[in-house]
Parts: sequence; structure tokens; C-alpha cells
Amino acid sequence: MITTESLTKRYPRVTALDRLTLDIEPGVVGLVGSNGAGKSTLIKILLGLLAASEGRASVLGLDVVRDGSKIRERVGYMPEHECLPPDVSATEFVLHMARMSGLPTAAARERTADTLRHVGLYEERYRPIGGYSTGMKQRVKLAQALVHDPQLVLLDEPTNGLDPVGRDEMLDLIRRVHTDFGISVLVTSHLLGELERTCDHVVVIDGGTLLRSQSTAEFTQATQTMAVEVTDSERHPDGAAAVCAALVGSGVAVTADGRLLLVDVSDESTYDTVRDAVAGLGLGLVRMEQRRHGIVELFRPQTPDAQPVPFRGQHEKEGSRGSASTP
Ligand SMILES: Nc1ncnc2c1ncn2[C@@H]1O[C@H](COP(=O)(O)OP(=O)(O)OP(=O)(O)O)[C@@H](O)[C@H]1O
Repeated sequence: MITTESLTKRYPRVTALDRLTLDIEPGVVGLVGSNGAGKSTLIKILLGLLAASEGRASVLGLDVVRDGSKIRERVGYMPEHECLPPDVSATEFVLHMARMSGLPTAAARERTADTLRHVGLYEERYRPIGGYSTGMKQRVKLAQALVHDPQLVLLDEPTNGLDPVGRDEMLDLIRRVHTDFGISVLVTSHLLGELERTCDHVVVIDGGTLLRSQSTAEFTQATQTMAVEVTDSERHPDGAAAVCAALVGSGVAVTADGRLLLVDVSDESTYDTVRDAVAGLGLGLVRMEQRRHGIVELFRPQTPDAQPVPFRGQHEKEGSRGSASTP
């Protein structure tokens, strides 16, 4: 879907992309990086809107230098920053963008109505965009990226400025763009956690260089650890400690993480041992689940000398952008 070869973009004061080589298959792909990592620069080069300093790139098999206009016919783009005219309605704006993409008037009208329905703006479609909430504006930007039925959409920080519920809705919508219409998606975010559940594949860049490009399943491989949470009782006011002692007594390796017990699963019988230990103490089992590596964990230092990559955790608030910190 996208390939880059030693792609480099130098601005007078900063190298935004530094010999980036990528090979991305179709699907829903997340491009993760902290602020200034080079995500928007990469997207603009892929659209043929910005010239690279060195290297090559192609999108859907088309060269970004030679075939920029062909790429833009087949690709939808949702820019990061607000760029919507306040005085027109969503219908007028998206229809205009559909016509700009070359659709005949009747088809453009039909596609506009369908797309606005798909992004959940059908009821509001005749109101001026200036009165829309941030979430509604993001949906208009998504609708104009989809209206000409592209093969691929490039979505630059589509969850920016949204509250947690708005984020979840936008991420579900993005997932459905692929499952319902078969359109491939490249979505950028500085929040690792949100891409974990949305994307099939994640590409991580930092300072314009590639850190990782891997399937989400590989990123979040299941581990042989089970998290167990139990209730307390009058007899056992610290239920977790009591279960921990019982398990250690049965030869099970277990560590306590607050109220959570992390149990090494040596084989299937470990599940029965945990159940029997909890029942034997007369406690209730709140949770017993397999632990997975979250993407965030991958950025913890691997060696004592290694520095963590400064990505922001999912729960950090918007508005503190630019002050990157370790999750
Ligand atoms: N037109 C420009 N002129 C000079 N420097 C630029 C220009 N555009 C981007 N940069 C610089 O290039 C680097 C990469 O910027 P880019 O916008 O691609 O990052 P990003 O990962 O998209 O971050 P953000 O999410 O903050 O937009 C940054 O250091 C930025 O300041």
C-alpha cells in the first residue's frame, strides 16, 4: 500500500524524516510518534504535496513525485488542523469536495448523503459547520476524505481534541471504514494505546526515523501470565495476600501488584489450582484473565542503559501536547 525508501525531509533547522524505509500492507495501519516525530511530513510527502529532500516513496504503486494527482484521486486525506469553512453546512462542504474530486453532480449528491450518514452527521447536515462541536467537525473532515470512495485514507490525528467518548466513537468509525467499505487506512496518533485496538499494524517513528513496524498481534503478544483479583472477607481482610500465600504453598510462582496477583501459568492445571485456592479460603473471584503486553510496555527500556522513548500515555490530557513524557 505504501513504500518508502531512505525517505528524508530536511527543513532549514530540522530533519523531519531521516532515511525512513517502510513497506506497509493494506489494512488499518497506525503511525505513532510523539509531537514533531515527522508524521504529518510523511503524509504530505505521500500525497505528493511536499517534496522529499532525498529518497523515494510510492502509494498504491504510484510514485509520489510523478503521480501526485493520480494518488490524490485514489486517496482521501483528513488533515490534522481545523480547516473547515464556518458559514456553510456539512452537506454543502462535502458536496463541494466530492465535485472537486471529479464526481458528477448526481453521484456527488448521493455519495455526500451516504457518507454523512455513515459518519453520523445525517441529522445535522444542513446546519452551518461553525456551530458544530469538535467531534462533529472531525466527522466532517472524515466525510470529505471518504466521499470520493478512495482506496486508502490518510487520517492525521483524527482523535485530536476529542473527549474519551468521542475518541472511542471516532476509533470505531475508523475501524468500520475498513470493515464496511474495504478502504485501507493510515491513521496517525501520538497516543499509543488508542491504536492498539484499532489497527492491524503499527509503525512507530521518532525523530523521523523508524523504531518499529509490526503487526498489532506481535506487539501485544499474549504472555503466560494470568492476572487474578479476589474479594476480601472478615476472616481474610487482605484476600490477595491470603491467596498469594496459598498459591506459593502449592508451588505456584506468583507476584503481588497491589490488589492484583500475577500468576505464572506453567500449564492448564494452574487455573484449577487458583480456583481451588480462592474457593478454599471462602473468597470470591473478581477477575482471572490472561495478561497481554500493551504497546506502551514495549517502550520501557530493554537494557539498563537504554532510554525510554518519550511517548505520551493514553490517559494524559490533551492540551499538554509538546511536553512529551514517558508512559
Ligand atoms: N514547514 C516547516 N518548516 C520547518 N519545519 C517544519 C515544517 N513542518 C514541520 N516542521 C518540523 O519538522 C518536524 C516534524 O514535524 P511534523 O509536523 O511532521 O511532526 P508530527 O509528527 O506530525 O507532529 P505533530 O503531531 O506535532 O504535527 C518538527 O520538528 C516540525 O517543527
